[in-house]
Amino acid sequence: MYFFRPIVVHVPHLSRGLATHTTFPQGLPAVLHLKSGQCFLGKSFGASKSIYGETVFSTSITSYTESMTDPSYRGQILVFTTPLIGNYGVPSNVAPINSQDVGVVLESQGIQCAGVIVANLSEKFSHHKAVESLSSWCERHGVPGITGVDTRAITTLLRDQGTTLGRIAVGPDAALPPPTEGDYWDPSLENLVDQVSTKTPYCLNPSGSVQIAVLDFGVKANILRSLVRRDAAVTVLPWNYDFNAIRDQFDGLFLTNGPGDPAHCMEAALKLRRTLREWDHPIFGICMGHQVIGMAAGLDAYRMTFGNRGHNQPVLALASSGSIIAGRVYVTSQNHQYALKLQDPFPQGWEPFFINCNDSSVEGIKSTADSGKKVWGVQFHPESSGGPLDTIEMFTDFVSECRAHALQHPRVKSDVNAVELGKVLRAQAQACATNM
Ligand SMILES: NC(=O)CC[C@H](N)C(=O)O
Repeated sequence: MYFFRPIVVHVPHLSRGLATHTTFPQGLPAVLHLKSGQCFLGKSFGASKSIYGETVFSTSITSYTESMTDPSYRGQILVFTTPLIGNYGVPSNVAPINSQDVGVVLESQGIQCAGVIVANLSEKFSHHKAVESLSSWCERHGVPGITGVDTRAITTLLRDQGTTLGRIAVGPDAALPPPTEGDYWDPSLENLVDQVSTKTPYCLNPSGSVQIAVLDFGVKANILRSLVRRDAAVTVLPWNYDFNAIRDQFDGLFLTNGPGDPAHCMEAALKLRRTLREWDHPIFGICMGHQVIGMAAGLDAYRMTFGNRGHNQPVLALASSGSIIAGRVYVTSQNHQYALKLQDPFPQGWEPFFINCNDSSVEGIKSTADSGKKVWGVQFHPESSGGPLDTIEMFTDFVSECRAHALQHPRVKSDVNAVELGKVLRAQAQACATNM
């Protein structure tokens, strides 16, 4: 078949020595094995290391640096369908100390995905902010990549058979027989959220004019930036923090994106169920946060065949709310494997907010006007990074609602900020930049 380049053809070359192997003038040979039996041979870049992961594809044309540092890609082998990757290099990830920002330039302190697959790696890069190549960045972070493979063929395959477990085998490992089925590591069986969520609460912009708590399932930095830039004081809490014990100190609650199967976050959904029952403050969730809100509301989440990953996903608004107008289509950034089931009827007090124009999956839910609540969840990423900013004003809507609520219901003075003040993300990014 066209996507199958049997490794056995290449093994004799490998065993005769790489120097004579004209297919790999620069990198070591590397193979992507799929649990379904296919393999793709290319050359290695980044770390010379073999890994397992879940193979997914992204149709995004740009922003490989943002995607690769998005904690929601944890444990995944990311295949880019865009044929040329690396041409604008990688910027320094340490934000200036005096910035009003959240410490990192990219979406977290380091590369989160397990590996990357590209058709053509650009060894040369050109951008005024670039400090290194994609390959050297991957090498510093211990992340392997493969270039020189037909990423469109892999994508066609994944679209047909669904997201598939994979292995990147590099160098001598590339000459070994494929792994057996039992060797493959399935990241969805692990609680990845627990691995990426902050262990300690921390606060950003403590002098902000409205107090927002963020439950961190694996937050993308641009979510924090989007709140801080709207003058919110942001207190980031571990994903399973007992928010109900401290909720009176906040004007609103935000639930972030995060990696893996939302079933691992049921504990947070059950705590949120109580919050929803007893607290009428604004609540907003994105991606994993949206799925947790849905589960708290009584909806089920399911695993999609290949998910949606890219920056051009059209969603239709079914209801108007704040800056969102019913009947309009918004182009959105997405990165998810799971979705909420479209249930008929919807749980009382809830309604669908957005629907995906391509596959009709649920893209958002909201509390109904007569529920007395202000709760929204969206499957897509209004903060983009990368991708379009069509729905960025949802952050303005949320912070404005929190501010309006605070005027009517003054909260008790917050002392949670005393737990740990500081730019935790910047410290982590600095450690990453100097230690690796
Ligand atoms: N970006 C996200 O938050 C992803 C949510 C969840 N891990 C999913 O794949 O559906």
